[in-house]
Amino acid sequence: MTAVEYRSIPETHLDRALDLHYLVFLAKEPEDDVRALHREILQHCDRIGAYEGDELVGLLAAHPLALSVPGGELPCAGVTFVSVAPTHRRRGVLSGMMAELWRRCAAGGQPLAALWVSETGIYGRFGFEPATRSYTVEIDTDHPLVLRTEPDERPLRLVAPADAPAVIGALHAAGRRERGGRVARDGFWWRTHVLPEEDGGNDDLTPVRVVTVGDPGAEPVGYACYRTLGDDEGRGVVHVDELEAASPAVAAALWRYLTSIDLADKVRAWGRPLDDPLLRFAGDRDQVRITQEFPALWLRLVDVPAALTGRTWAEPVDLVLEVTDVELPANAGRYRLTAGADGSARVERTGDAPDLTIGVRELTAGYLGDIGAAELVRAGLVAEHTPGAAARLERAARTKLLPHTVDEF
Ligand SMILES: CC(=O)SCCNC(=O)CCNC(=O)[C@H](O)C(C)(C)COP(=O)(O)OP(=O)(O)OC[C@H]1O[C@@H](n2cnc3c(N)ncnc32)[C@H](O)[C@@H]1OP(=O)(O)O
Repeated sequence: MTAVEYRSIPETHLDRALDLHYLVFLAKEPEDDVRALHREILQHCDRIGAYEGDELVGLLAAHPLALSVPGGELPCAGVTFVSVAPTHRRRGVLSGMMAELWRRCAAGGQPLAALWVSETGIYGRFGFEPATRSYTVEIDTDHPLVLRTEPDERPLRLVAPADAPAVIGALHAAGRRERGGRVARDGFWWRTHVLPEEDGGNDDLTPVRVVTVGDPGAEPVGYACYRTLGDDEGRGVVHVDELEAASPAVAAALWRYLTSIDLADKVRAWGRPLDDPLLRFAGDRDQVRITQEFPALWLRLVDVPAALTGRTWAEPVDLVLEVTDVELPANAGRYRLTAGADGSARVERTGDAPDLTIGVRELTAGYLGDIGAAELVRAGLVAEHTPGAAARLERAARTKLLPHTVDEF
Protein backbone atom coordinates (compact mmCIF):
# COMPACT_ATOMS: atom_id res chain seq x y z
CA MET A 1 0.00 0.00 0.00
CA THR A 2 1.33 3.47 -0.90
CA ALA A 3 1.90 5.64 2.17
CA VAL A 4 -0.37 8.65 2.60
CA GLU A 5 1.41 12.02 2.62
CA TYR A 6 0.06 15.26 3.99
CA ARG A 7 0.81 18.37 1.98
CA SER A 8 -0.79 21.60 0.79
CA ILE A 9 -3.40 21.34 -1.95
CA PRO A 10 -2.35 23.61 -4.83
CA GLU A 11 -4.84 25.83 -6.69
CA THR A 12 -4.62 23.44 -9.64
CA HIS A 13 -6.21 20.70 -7.47
CA LEU A 14 -9.15 22.79 -6.22
CA ASP A 15 -11.64 21.03 -8.48
CA ARG A 16 -10.42 17.64 -7.30
CA ALA A 17 -10.85 18.83 -3.72
CA LEU A 18 -14.42 19.97 -4.42
CA ASP A 19 -15.28 16.72 -6.20
CA LEU A 20 -13.99 14.77 -3.19
CA HIS A 21 -16.00 16.98 -0.86
CA TYR A 22 -19.30 16.52 -2.78
CA LEU A 23 -18.68 12.77 -3.00
CA VAL A 24 -18.08 12.48 0.73
CA PHE A 25 -21.07 14.64 1.70
CA LEU A 26 -23.37 12.60 -0.55
CA ALA A 27 -24.16 15.72 -2.54
CA LYS A 28 -25.14 16.09 -6.17
CA GLU A 29 -23.01 18.35 -8.36
CA PRO A 30 -24.19 21.83 -7.25
CA GLU A 31 -25.24 24.71 -9.51
CA ASP A 32 -22.31 26.56 -11.08
CA ASP A 33 -22.62 29.58 -8.80
CA VAL A 34 -22.60 27.42 -5.65
CA ARG A 35 -19.54 25.54 -6.88
CA ALA A 36 -17.88 28.89 -7.62
CA LEU A 37 -18.68 30.04 -4.08
CA HIS A 38 -17.17 26.88 -2.56
CA ARG A 39 -14.13 27.27 -4.82
CA GLU A 40 -13.62 30.83 -3.63
CA ILE A 41 -13.96 29.75 0.01
CA LEU A 42 -11.37 27.02 -0.47
CA GLN A 43 -9.05 29.50 -2.17
CA HIS A 44 -9.12 31.64 1.00
CA CYS A 45 -8.32 28.68 3.25
CA ASP A 46 -5.13 26.92 4.20
CA ARG A 47 -5.67 23.51 2.53
CA ILE A 48 -4.26 20.26 3.84
CA GLY A 49 -4.45 17.36 1.42
CA ALA A 50 -3.93 13.66 2.12
CA TYR A 51 -2.31 12.20 -0.99
CA GLU A 52 -1.80 8.56 -1.83
CA GLY A 53 0.70 8.96 -4.62
CA ASP A 54 -0.95 11.61 -6.77
CA GLU A 55 -4.47 10.72 -5.66
CA LEU A 56 -6.21 13.13 -3.29
CA VAL A 57 -7.92 10.97 -0.64
CA GLY A 58 -8.44 13.52 2.11
CA LEU A 59 -9.09 17.24 2.52
CA LEU A 60 -9.08 19.57 5.52
CA ALA A 61 -9.35 23.32 5.01
CA ALA A 62 -8.79 26.03 7.62
CA HIS A 63 -9.94 29.64 7.52
CA PRO A 64 -7.47 32.11 9.05
CA LEU A 65 -9.92 33.56 11.59
CA ALA A 66 -9.71 36.12 14.37
CA LEU A 67 -12.01 34.81 17.09
CA SER A 68 -13.34 37.02 19.86
CA VAL A 69 -12.30 35.89 23.34
CA PRO A 70 -13.08 37.71 26.62
CA GLY A 71 -11.37 41.10 26.39
CA GLY A 72 -9.91 40.66 22.89
CA GLU A 73 -9.42 38.31 19.99
CA LEU A 74 -7.00 35.55 19.00
CA PRO A 75 -5.87 33.93 15.75
CA CYS A 76 -7.84 30.75 15.16
CA ALA A 77 -7.81 28.03 12.50
CA GLY A 78 -11.44 27.66 11.37
CA VAL A 79 -11.55 24.02 10.26
CA THR A 80 -13.97 23.12 7.48
CA PHE A 81 -14.52 20.89 4.41
CA VAL A 82 -13.17 17.85 6.29
CA SER A 83 -13.53 14.96 3.85
CA VAL A 84 -11.96 11.50 3.60
CA ALA A 85 -12.64 9.30 0.56
CA PRO A 86 -15.04 6.43 1.38
CA THR A 87 -12.36 4.02 0.14
CA HIS A 88 -9.87 5.30 2.75
CA ARG A 89 -11.97 5.61 5.89
CA ARG A 90 -10.73 4.51 9.34
CA ARG A 91 -7.12 4.26 8.31
CA GLY A 92 -6.02 7.34 10.19
CA VAL A 93 -6.31 9.87 7.34
CA LEU A 94 -8.26 12.40 9.42
CA SER A 95 -5.82 11.84 12.29
CA GLY A 96 -2.93 12.55 9.91
CA MET A 97 -4.55 15.75 8.64
CA MET A 98 -5.16 16.88 12.23
CA ALA A 99 -1.51 16.27 13.12
CA GLU A 100 -0.52 18.43 10.14
CA LEU A 101 -3.00 21.11 11.28
CA TRP A 102 -1.39 21.25 14.74
CA ARG A 103 2.03 21.75 13.10
CA ARG A 104 0.63 24.58 10.99
CA CYS A 105 -1.10 26.22 13.97
CA ALA A 106 2.18 26.19 15.89
CA ALA A 107 4.15 27.57 12.93
CA GLY A 108 1.50 30.21 12.17
CA GLY A 109 0.91 31.38 15.77
CA GLN A 110 -2.69 30.21 16.02
CA PRO A 111 -3.38 29.20 19.65
CA LEU A 112 -6.96 28.19 18.82
CA ALA A 113 -8.73 25.96 16.32
CA ALA A 114 -12.50 25.86 15.91
CA LEU A 115 -15.12 24.00 13.88
CA TRP A 116 -18.76 23.08 13.51
CA VAL A 117 -19.27 19.33 13.62
CA SER A 118 -21.17 17.13 11.20
CA GLU A 119 -21.41 14.45 13.89
CA THR A 120 -20.76 15.08 17.57
CA GLY A 121 -18.79 11.84 17.99
CA ILE A 122 -15.84 12.76 15.79
CA TYR A 123 -13.83 15.62 17.28
CA GLY A 124 -13.65 15.09 21.06
CA ARG A 125 -10.76 12.67 20.57
CA PHE A 126 -8.81 15.48 18.92
CA GLY A 127 -9.33 17.74 21.95
CA PHE A 128 -12.24 19.80 20.63
CA GLU A 129 -15.13 20.69 22.94
CA PRO A 130 -18.22 22.88 22.50
CA ALA A 131 -17.34 26.37 23.74
CA THR A 132 -20.62 28.04 22.77
CA ARG A 133 -24.16 26.72 22.88
CA SER A 134 -27.30 27.93 21.15
CA TYR A 135 -31.04 27.60 21.31
CA THR A 136 -33.43 27.16 18.44
CA VAL A 137 -36.47 29.27 19.29
CA GLU A 138 -39.84 29.09 17.57
CA ILE A 139 -42.49 31.78 17.83
CA ASP A 140 -46.13 31.28 16.80
CA THR A 141 -47.13 34.39 14.94
CA ASP A 142 -50.78 33.76 14.19
CA HIS A 143 -51.36 36.34 16.94
CA PRO A 144 -49.23 39.39 17.87
CA LEU A 145 -46.09 38.76 19.91
CA VAL A 146 -46.80 39.48 23.57
CA LEU A 147 -43.98 41.72 24.84
CA ARG A 148 -43.26 42.86 28.41
CA THR A 149 -40.64 45.36 27.21
CA GLU A 150 -41.81 48.42 25.29
CA PRO A 151 -40.35 48.32 21.73
CA ASP A 152 -38.11 51.14 20.49
CA GLU A 153 -40.17 53.19 18.02
CA ARG A 154 -37.34 54.41 15.79
CA PRO A 155 -37.89 53.61 12.10
CA LEU A 156 -37.19 50.23 10.54
CA ARG A 157 -35.40 50.11 7.20
CA LEU A 158 -34.65 47.29 4.76
CA VAL A 159 -31.06 47.41 3.51
CA ALA A 160 -29.80 45.77 0.31
CA PRO A 161 -27.43 42.90 1.26
CA ALA A 162 -24.62 44.45 -0.79
CA ASP A 163 -24.83 47.61 1.35
CA ALA A 164 -25.36 45.79 4.65
CA PRO A 165 -21.71 45.33 5.75
CA ALA A 166 -21.13 49.09 5.57
CA VAL A 167 -24.38 49.81 7.43
CA ILE A 168 -24.29 47.16 10.19
CA GLY A 169 -20.59 46.21 10.33
CA ALA A 170 -19.84 48.53 13.27
CA LEU A 171 -22.79 47.18 15.25
CA HIS A 172 -21.65 43.62 14.60
CA ALA A 173 -18.11 44.51 15.71
CA ALA A 174 -19.48 46.07 18.91
CA GLY A 175 -21.50 42.92 19.67
CA ARG A 176 -18.39 40.86 19.05
CA ARG A 177 -16.56 42.72 21.81
CA GLU A 178 -19.32 41.70 24.22
CA ARG A 179 -19.32 37.97 23.48
CA GLY A 180 -16.59 35.42 22.92
CA GLY A 181 -16.71 32.97 20.03
CA ARG A 182 -17.43 35.44 17.22
CA VAL A 183 -15.53 35.68 13.96
CA ALA A 184 -14.14 39.00 12.68
CA ARG A 185 -15.92 39.71 9.41
CA ASP A 186 -14.27 41.30 6.42
CA GLY A 187 -15.97 41.88 3.06
CA PHE A 188 -15.19 38.32 1.99
CA TRP A 189 -16.79 36.84 5.13
CA TRP A 190 -19.94 38.98 4.92
CA ARG A 191 -20.42 38.04 1.27
CA THR A 192 -19.62 34.35 1.46
CA HIS A 193 -20.86 33.37 4.94
CA VAL A 194 -23.46 35.89 6.09
CA LEU A 195 -25.15 37.32 3.02
CA PRO A 196 -24.53 34.86 0.18
CA GLU A 197 -26.80 35.14 -2.83
CA GLU A 198 -26.72 31.35 -3.06
CA ASP A 199 -25.75 29.14 -0.16
CA GLY A 200 -26.69 25.80 -1.67
CA GLY A 201 -28.30 24.84 1.65
CA ASN A 202 -32.04 25.29 1.22
CA ASP A 203 -33.16 26.33 -2.27
CA ASP A 204 -36.66 27.12 -1.06
CA LEU A 205 -35.53 29.94 1.20
CA THR A 206 -35.25 33.48 -0.12
CA PRO A 207 -31.89 35.27 -0.08
CA VAL A 208 -31.08 37.06 3.17
CA ARG A 209 -33.08 40.18 4.01
CA VAL A 210 -31.52 42.75 6.32
CA VAL A 211 -33.63 45.08 8.44
CA THR A 212 -32.25 47.82 10.67
CA VAL A 213 -33.60 50.06 13.45
CA GLY A 214 -32.41 53.64 13.76
CA ASP A 215 -33.00 57.26 12.98
CA PRO A 216 -32.46 58.30 9.34
CA GLY A 217 -28.85 59.33 8.78
CA ALA A 218 -27.73 57.90 12.15
CA GLU A 219 -25.88 54.65 12.87
CA PRO A 220 -28.40 51.83 13.29
CA VAL A 221 -29.00 50.60 16.83
CA GLY A 222 -30.09 47.11 15.80
CA TYR A 223 -30.46 44.77 12.88
CA ALA A 224 -31.76 41.36 11.92
CA CYS A 225 -30.79 39.09 9.02
CA TYR A 226 -33.56 36.71 8.02
CA ARG A 227 -34.89 34.62 5.17
CA THR A 228 -38.42 33.57 4.41
CA LEU A 229 -40.07 30.39 3.21
CA GLY A 230 -43.32 31.03 1.37
CA ASP A 231 -46.38 28.81 1.46
CA ASP A 232 -49.43 28.81 -0.83
CA GLU A 233 -51.78 28.88 2.14
CA GLY A 234 -50.17 31.85 3.82
CA ARG A 235 -48.44 29.74 6.45
CA GLY A 236 -44.90 30.83 5.64
CA VAL A 237 -41.92 30.71 8.00
CA VAL A 238 -39.49 33.52 8.83
CA HIS A 239 -36.01 32.10 9.49
CA VAL A 240 -33.91 34.43 11.64
CA ASP A 241 -30.17 34.01 11.05
CA GLU A 242 -28.96 36.81 13.26
CA LEU A 243 -30.32 39.60 15.46
CA GLU A 244 -28.24 42.19 17.26
CA ALA A 245 -29.62 45.06 19.32
CA ALA A 246 -28.03 47.84 21.36
CA SER A 247 -30.82 47.70 23.95
CA PRO A 248 -33.72 45.44 25.02
CA ALA A 249 -36.19 47.93 23.51
CA VAL A 250 -34.47 47.67 20.12
CA ALA A 251 -34.51 43.86 20.36
CA ALA A 252 -38.23 44.03 21.15
CA ALA A 253 -38.79 46.23 18.06
CA LEU A 254 -36.97 43.74 15.83
CA TRP A 255 -38.82 40.72 17.21
CA ARG A 256 -42.13 42.59 16.81
CA TYR A 257 -41.23 43.29 13.16
CA LEU A 258 -40.19 39.69 12.44
CA THR A 259 -43.30 38.26 14.04
CA SER A 260 -45.68 40.54 12.20
CA ILE A 261 -44.58 39.75 8.63
CA ASP A 262 -47.70 38.90 6.63
CA LEU A 263 -48.28 35.44 5.10
CA ALA A 264 -46.13 33.75 7.73
CA ASP A 265 -47.37 32.12 10.92
CA LYS A 266 -44.07 31.09 12.45
CA VAL A 267 -40.64 32.55 13.21
CA ARG A 268 -37.78 30.11 13.63
CA ALA A 269 -34.50 31.43 15.05
CA TRP A 270 -31.95 28.63 15.01
CA GLY A 271 -28.95 30.09 16.81
CA ARG A 272 -29.95 32.28 19.72
CA PRO A 273 -27.70 32.81 22.74
CA LEU A 274 -28.79 31.04 25.92
CA ASP A 275 -29.13 34.44 27.62
CA ASP A 276 -31.24 36.01 24.85
CA PRO A 277 -33.39 38.79 26.40
CA LEU A 278 -36.29 37.61 24.18
CA LEU A 279 -36.72 34.66 26.53
CA ARG A 280 -37.27 37.08 29.42
CA PHE A 281 -39.41 39.76 27.81
CA ALA A 282 -41.71 37.41 25.88
CA GLY A 283 -45.03 37.68 27.72
CA ASP A 284 -46.37 34.28 26.70
CA ARG A 285 -43.86 31.46 27.05
CA ASP A 286 -46.18 29.09 25.15
CA GLN A 287 -45.86 31.43 22.19
CA VAL A 288 -42.02 31.62 22.33
CA ARG A 289 -40.67 28.11 22.70
CA ILE A 290 -37.13 26.74 22.98
CA THR A 291 -37.27 23.73 20.69
CA GLN A 292 -33.61 22.72 20.82
CA GLU A 293 -30.35 23.41 22.64
CA PHE A 294 -27.26 22.49 20.67
CA PRO A 295 -23.47 22.73 20.95
CA ALA A 296 -22.50 25.41 18.41
CA LEU A 297 -18.81 26.32 18.01
CA TRP A 298 -16.35 23.59 19.00
CA LEU A 299 -13.00 24.93 20.13
CA ARG A 300 -9.51 23.47 20.65
CA LEU A 301 -6.85 25.14 22.79
CA VAL A 302 -3.83 24.31 20.63
CA ASP A 303 -1.50 26.40 22.78
CA VAL A 304 -2.75 26.48 26.38
CA PRO A 305 -0.46 29.27 27.75
CA ALA A 306 -1.12 31.55 24.75
CA ALA A 307 -4.86 30.92 25.01
CA LEU A 308 -5.00 31.59 28.76
CA THR A 309 -2.95 34.79 28.54
CA GLY A 310 -4.84 35.89 25.41
CA ARG A 311 -8.09 36.50 27.27
CA THR A 312 -8.94 38.71 30.24
CA TRP A 313 -10.20 37.38 33.58
CA ALA A 314 -13.15 38.64 35.60
CA GLU A 315 -11.37 38.57 38.98
CA PRO A 316 -7.91 37.94 40.38
CA VAL A 317 -6.96 34.30 40.63
CA ASP A 318 -3.81 32.31 41.42
CA LEU A 319 -4.12 28.60 40.69
CA VAL A 320 -1.93 25.69 39.62
CA LEU A 321 -3.60 23.69 36.84
CA GLU A 322 -2.43 20.22 35.87
CA VAL A 323 -3.56 20.17 32.24
CA THR A 324 -3.85 16.81 30.50
CA ASP A 325 -3.78 16.55 26.71
CA VAL A 326 -3.34 13.13 25.14
CA GLU A 327 -3.48 14.39 21.55
CA LEU A 328 -0.95 17.21 22.01
CA PRO A 329 1.43 16.14 24.82
CA ALA A 330 3.53 19.31 24.46
CA ASN A 331 0.45 21.25 25.55
CA ALA A 332 0.05 19.22 28.74
CA GLY A 333 1.72 20.03 32.03
CA ARG A 334 1.46 21.99 35.22
CA TYR A 335 0.80 25.70 34.81
CA ARG A 336 0.42 28.49 37.34
CA LEU A 337 -2.32 30.85 36.16
CA THR A 338 -2.10 34.24 37.86
CA ALA A 339 -4.64 36.90 36.92
CA GLY A 340 -4.46 40.40 38.34
CA ALA A 341 -7.07 43.01 39.16
CA ASP A 342 -6.68 44.53 35.67
CA GLY A 343 -7.85 41.23 34.15
CA SER A 344 -4.54 40.33 32.51
CA ALA A 345 -2.95 36.95 33.24
CA ARG A 346 0.47 35.31 33.46
CA VAL A 347 0.92 31.60 32.81
CA GLU A 348 4.10 29.81 33.81
CA ARG A 349 5.16 26.19 33.99
CA THR A 350 5.60 25.16 37.61
CA GLY A 351 6.53 22.19 39.78
CA ASP A 352 4.12 23.25 42.56
CA ALA A 353 1.30 20.96 43.64
CA PRO A 354 -1.81 21.38 41.47
CA ASP A 355 -5.08 22.86 42.72
CA LEU A 356 -6.99 21.24 39.85
CA THR A 357 -6.35 18.47 37.33
CA ILE A 358 -8.22 19.42 34.20
CA GLY A 359 -8.29 17.97 30.69
CA VAL A 360 -7.82 20.31 27.74
CA ARG A 361 -11.45 19.71 26.70
CA GLU A 362 -12.76 20.75 30.11
CA LEU A 363 -10.53 23.84 30.05
CA THR A 364 -12.03 24.66 26.66
CA ALA A 365 -15.63 24.24 27.84
CA GLY A 366 -15.25 27.26 30.13
CA TYR A 367 -12.60 29.16 28.19
CA LEU A 368 -15.01 31.64 26.56
CA GLY A 369 -17.18 31.83 29.69
CA ASP A 370 -19.61 28.98 29.10
CA ILE A 371 -19.53 25.81 31.23
CA GLY A 372 -17.69 26.42 34.49
CA ALA A 373 -15.07 24.26 36.19
CA ALA A 374 -17.20 23.70 39.33
CA GLU A 375 -19.97 22.15 37.22
CA LEU A 376 -17.39 19.88 35.61
CA VAL A 377 -16.10 18.82 39.06
CA ARG A 378 -19.68 17.87 39.90
CA ALA A 379 -19.76 15.83 36.67
CA GLY A 380 -16.57 13.98 37.67
CA LEU A 381 -14.59 15.44 34.78
CA VAL A 382 -12.27 17.76 36.71
CA ALA A 383 -10.38 16.73 39.87
CA GLU A 384 -10.25 19.34 42.61
CA HIS A 385 -7.29 18.98 44.97
CA THR A 386 -7.72 22.30 46.79
CA PRO A 387 -11.25 22.96 48.07
CA GLY A 388 -12.83 25.94 46.29
CA ALA A 389 -10.28 25.98 43.44
CA ALA A 390 -12.85 25.08 40.75
CA ALA A 391 -15.25 27.78 41.95
CA ARG A 392 -12.39 30.33 41.85
CA LEU A 393 -11.47 29.35 38.28
CA GLU A 394 -15.13 29.46 37.28
CA ARG A 395 -15.67 32.95 38.76
CA ALA A 396 -12.52 34.28 37.09
CA ALA A 397 -13.49 32.80 33.72
CA ARG A 398 -17.05 34.14 33.86
CA THR A 399 -18.16 36.77 31.34
CA LYS A 400 -20.98 39.31 31.53
CA LEU A 401 -22.66 37.80 28.47
CA LEU A 402 -22.43 34.19 27.40
CA PRO A 403 -20.26 33.34 24.40
CA HIS A 404 -22.23 32.99 21.21
CA THR A 405 -21.71 32.67 17.49
CA VAL A 406 -23.83 32.27 14.40
CA ASP A 407 -20.90 32.18 11.98
CA GLU A 408 -21.24 28.65 10.68
CA PHE A 409 -18.36 27.58 8.46
C1 LIG B 1 -15.44 20.48 10.45
C2 LIG B 1 -16.04 19.56 9.38
O1 LIG B 1 -15.73 19.70 8.24
S1 LIG B 1 -17.17 18.40 9.90
C3 LIG B 1 -17.29 17.26 8.53
C4 LIG B 1 -16.66 15.95 8.82
N1 LIG B 1 -16.76 15.15 7.59
C5 LIG B 1 -17.74 14.23 7.38
O2 LIG B 1 -18.59 13.96 8.21
C6 LIG B 1 -17.73 13.61 6.01
C7 LIG B 1 -17.91 12.09 6.03
N2 LIG B 1 -16.92 11.43 6.84
C8 LIG B 1 -15.59 11.41 6.53
O3 LIG B 1 -15.11 12.03 5.58
C9 LIG B 1 -14.69 10.60 7.43
O4 LIG B 1 -15.37 9.46 7.86
C10 LIG B 1 -14.20 11.38 8.69
C11 LIG B 1 -13.50 12.65 8.24
C12 LIG B 1 -15.35 11.75 9.61
C13 LIG B 1 -13.23 10.48 9.48
O5 LIG B 1 -12.09 10.23 8.69
P1 LIG B 1 -11.17 8.92 8.91
O6 LIG B 1 -9.95 9.11 8.10
O7 LIG B 1 -11.97 7.71 8.72
O8 LIG B 1 -10.82 9.07 10.46
P2 LIG B 1 -9.58 8.34 11.19
O9 LIG B 1 -9.34 7.01 10.57
O10 LIG B 1 -8.42 9.27 11.28
O11 LIG B 1 -10.23 8.15 12.62
C14 LIG B 1 -9.68 8.64 13.79
C15 LIG B 1 -10.52 8.16 14.94
O12 LIG B 1 -11.81 8.79 14.86
C16 LIG B 1 -12.83 7.79 14.85
N3 LIG B 1 -13.89 8.24 13.96
C17 LIG B 1 -13.77 8.57 12.67
N4 LIG B 1 -14.95 8.96 12.18
C18 LIG B 1 -15.84 8.87 13.18
C19 LIG B 1 -17.23 9.12 13.28
N5 LIG B 1 -17.94 9.55 12.24
N6 LIG B 1 -17.83 8.96 14.49
C20 LIG B 1 -17.11 8.51 15.56
N7 LIG B 1 -15.77 8.25 15.50
C21 LIG B 1 -15.15 8.41 14.33
C22 LIG B 1 -12.15 6.54 14.33
O13 LIG B 1 -12.83 5.39 14.72
C23 LIG B 1 -10.77 6.65 14.93
O14 LIG B 1 -10.83 6.24 16.28
P3 LIG B 1 -9.60 5.45 16.96
O15 LIG B 1 -8.43 6.41 16.90
O16 LIG B 1 -10.08 5.18 18.33
O17 LIG B 1 -9.39 4.25 16.12
